[in-house]
Amino acid sequence: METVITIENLSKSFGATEAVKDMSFSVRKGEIFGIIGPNGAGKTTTLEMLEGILKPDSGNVDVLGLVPSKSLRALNKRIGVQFQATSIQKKMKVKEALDLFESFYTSTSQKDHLIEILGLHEKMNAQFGDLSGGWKQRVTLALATLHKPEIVFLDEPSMGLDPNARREMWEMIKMLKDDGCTIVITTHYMEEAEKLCDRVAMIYSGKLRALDTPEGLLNDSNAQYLSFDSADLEYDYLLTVPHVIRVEQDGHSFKVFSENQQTSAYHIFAYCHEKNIALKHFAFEKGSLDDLFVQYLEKEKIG
Ligand SMILES: Nc1ncnc2c1ncn2[C@@H]1O[C@H](COP(=O)(O)OP(=O)(O)OP(=O)(O)O)[C@@H](O)[C@H]1O
Repeated sequence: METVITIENLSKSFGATEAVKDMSFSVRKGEIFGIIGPNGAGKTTTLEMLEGILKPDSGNVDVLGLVPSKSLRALNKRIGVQFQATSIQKKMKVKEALDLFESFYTSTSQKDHLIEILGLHEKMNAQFGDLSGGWKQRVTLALATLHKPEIVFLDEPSMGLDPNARREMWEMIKMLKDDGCTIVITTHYMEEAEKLCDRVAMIYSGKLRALDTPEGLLNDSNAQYLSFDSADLEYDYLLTVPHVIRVEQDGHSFKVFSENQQTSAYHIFAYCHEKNIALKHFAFEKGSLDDLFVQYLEKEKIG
């Protein structure tokens, strides 16, 4: 499969803060590639090195065969970067913003196509500052993709959007993919990564922790847990069960994360049998990317 981005051993520090440490991965043509992680994980720093805005301290970046920090002009003709809504003048009309950005590019613009697929007709005469968060994102998405870029970079595109607007944004990103665009997106919404991305790089403290399809990540036993209800089992006991890493309790409901669920389940059953404790709705659950993420963080704390 054709690769459009490759980074190797990439590192970037700001003073004493190591924002990105020895990061390596590649992005395939035509995929939606998610970079996920909590606040301060290094997502934006990674993205900005791919966009050529930041120069890495060490390591290699190849985007469409170019070194971004050295070939910014050539690269900017072929990539699209979504601006923050705050960088567009509030009084500017949507139509004016589209015309202005269109004038930056000499190549053919796909303005009419974007107006169509993003449904911008009805807002063409609205001032940018009067638009809702969802509409602002549609407009900035259009501005980033006017020149039909081969890759588009989206930094937290659904931040602050309500769940409905977020889902609409996903549909629009999928339309860009259907048009043949490769999309690199950062997010800290795990559900977004799960539903939207073809592959996901999970980062924390500047390091790549896992990289796979959402399905592949969820097959990782770290995301899986035992779930059951019990009125008599104690949280503190569950933490002592062999292989258990973390326990979540909500009233009488428990989620028990373990490195070896089979063995942990065996110990819990044996204990309950011995003490005559009732267990209800016992199940081996698959978990979510959120669960996987918290699990990695817990393991890190334990060392
Ligand atoms: N220009 C800068 N000067 C100093 N420190 C910085 C700078 N940019 C980022 N950092 C630090 O580098 C680390 C990674 O930041 P980065 O913005 O890449 O994380 P992020 O994953 O995008 O977080 P968020 O979701 O909060 O945007 C953080 O500790 C941040 O404070």
